[in-house]
Amino acid sequence: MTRAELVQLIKSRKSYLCVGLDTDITKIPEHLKDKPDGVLEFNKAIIDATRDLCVSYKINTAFYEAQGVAGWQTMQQTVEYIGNEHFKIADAKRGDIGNTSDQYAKAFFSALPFDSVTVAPYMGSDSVQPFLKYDGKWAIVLGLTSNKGAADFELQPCGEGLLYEKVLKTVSQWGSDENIMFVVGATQADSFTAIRQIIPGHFLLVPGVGAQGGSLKDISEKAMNNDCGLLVNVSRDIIFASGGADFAEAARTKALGYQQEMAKYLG
Ligand SMILES: O=C(O)c1cc(=O)[nH]c(=O)n1[C@@H]1O[C@H](COP(=O)(O)O)[C@@H](O)[C@H]1O
Repeated sequence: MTRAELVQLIKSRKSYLCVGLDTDITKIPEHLKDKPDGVLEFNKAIIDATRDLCVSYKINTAFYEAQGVAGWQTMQQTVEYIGNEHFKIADAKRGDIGNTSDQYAKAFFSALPFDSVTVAPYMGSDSVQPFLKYDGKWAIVLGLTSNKGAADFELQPCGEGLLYEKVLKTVSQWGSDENIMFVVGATQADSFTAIRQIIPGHFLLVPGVGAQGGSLKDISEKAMNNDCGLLVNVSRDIIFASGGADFAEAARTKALGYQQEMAKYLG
């Protein structure tokens, strides 16, 4: 999906919501646990209930890989079920020497129909470049993450700024705002203004709203750009809004709340 197509979706749905399919098999409702593929049924119901309210789905591959071959099949069926009207993110946090990253890119962009993959920048340019060779596909590179451990490396001094600032400055030179996005945690609101000074035009994938306590209002006020430039991910707060048979309705109610707030910020 191109940037222009993504921006058009945001405008038409009045939403920059990304629903995170972090489908923990132990948390799906009891009546689905006995089904041959309860996770797939759960995902389909969540997708059906939220399609018109979001512009993106993020599949965190860990929750699928943990189930072995069956989980990988569930992931494939889920991403195919989403279709082509949403920006599909494989949250796999990959990145390796060039010829290995080539294979990761093939896995998510050719074998599976994802639009983007989350990538760790630690190994440098040759580890990220393979994800930039596909038209209409994106590398979403970790910038300043939402977790406590962001302080261990990302927020450490490096040259004239902080390490994550160096990452944003350097990685943005490897491609363009048509094929690179950056991950910035919603819990890092104090840094949004500084981040927008370094990368005013790039899209940001912002996780950490909901279960991690980040504020949609703060992000939207401080980091939205002319094209919106934001995909705000919410996983647990939407998909596990209810643990009962009404889980899909409860997910829709939550997603609707986020979408209506987003429509306000989009103006
Ligand atoms: O790359 C990510 O998506 C990510 C980066 C980050 O800094 N923090 C973060 O929480 N995430 C992911 O975003 C999702 C957040 O989930 P919830 O906290 O349940 O909304 C999970 O899939 C995390 O792996």
